[in-house]
Amino acid sequence: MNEKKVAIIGGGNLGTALVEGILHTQTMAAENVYITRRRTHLLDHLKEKKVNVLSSNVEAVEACDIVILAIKPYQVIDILAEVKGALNPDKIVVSFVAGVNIAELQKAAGADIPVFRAMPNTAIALGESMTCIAFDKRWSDKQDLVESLFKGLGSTAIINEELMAAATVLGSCGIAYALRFMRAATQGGIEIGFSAEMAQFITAQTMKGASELILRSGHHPEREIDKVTTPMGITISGLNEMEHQGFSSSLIQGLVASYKKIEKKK
Ligand SMILES: NC(=O)C1=CN([C@@H]2O[C@H](COP(=O)(O)OP(=O)(O)OC[C@H]3O[C@@H](n4cnc5c(N)ncnc54)[C@H](O)[C@@H]3O)[C@@H](O)[C@H]2O)C=CC1
Ligand SMILES: O=C(O)[C@@H]1CCC=N1
Repeated sequence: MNEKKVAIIGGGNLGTALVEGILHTQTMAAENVYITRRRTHLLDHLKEKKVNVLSSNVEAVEACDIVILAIKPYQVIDILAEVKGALNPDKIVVSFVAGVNIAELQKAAGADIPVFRAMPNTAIALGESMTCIAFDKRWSDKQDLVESLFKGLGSTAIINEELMAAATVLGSCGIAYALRFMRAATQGGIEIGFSAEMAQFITAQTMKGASELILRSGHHPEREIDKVTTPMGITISGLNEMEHQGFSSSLIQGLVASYKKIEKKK
């Protein structure tokens, strides 16, 4: 990525998280990063770090090799039409937009423009994203470049486009689901005696530890759970009560509801 310049169209939650991640991980120099938003003063904190903050999408696209679309789904086709004149086959368009498929993006960008979809999550701000990437095999020669950007910002997986909606739910919405677990566990922790701060700290570090146990071993979660559940012990009583109350079922139903929402938008 050393020589490349990246334009992020849409400096909102995910666009700014990406820039923060690039700076945090030093994946790229700030001078090579461009970000746009209509009210540019809201990105002054990035400008102070030498990131190029612009209100013109066309200027940002003209200046850069990789164009990342981080605007709302209903805006993406109009914005591609706006910047189309500044695109050429040496540039790559990468869309973060949920629920808008490659065929629609390709049509709006032009048939000769390399188009990718990437679905990160907001942990990209810390270089800890899970980013799923999909593309038409016509653009395989650009895969390494696109992947190298996101590999510097967490883990990546190349998937078929048909799984992009599922990736959005599991990986991107997943941050919110996990944090709801964290909030609920923290509230429980307060009820059984901890201050809010201490309950949150204990919960967050415990979730981090649980994730690492699985990521590093590849074990099924239940194998690690078995190590915690002493027979006739405390953990199993709690787990079974959670299941009586529909814990796993409610999580799965929530995931499916999010998935149906994306499918309905298509
Ligand atoms: N927030 C998340 O965790 C994730 C979001 N996504 C996708 O990323 C996209 C952006 O999501 P968020 O950042 O959450 O939305 P957001 O609403 O926070 O960001 C969109 C930004 O675009 C700016 N904008 C609006 N019109 C513009 C224009 N004409 N030119 C330049 N910028 C303009 C807005 O001011 C706003 O800051 C969406 O399509 C969403 O589906 C995908 C994965 C995760
Ligand atoms: O909620 C949304 O629509 C976006 C897509 C994935 C995360 N946030």
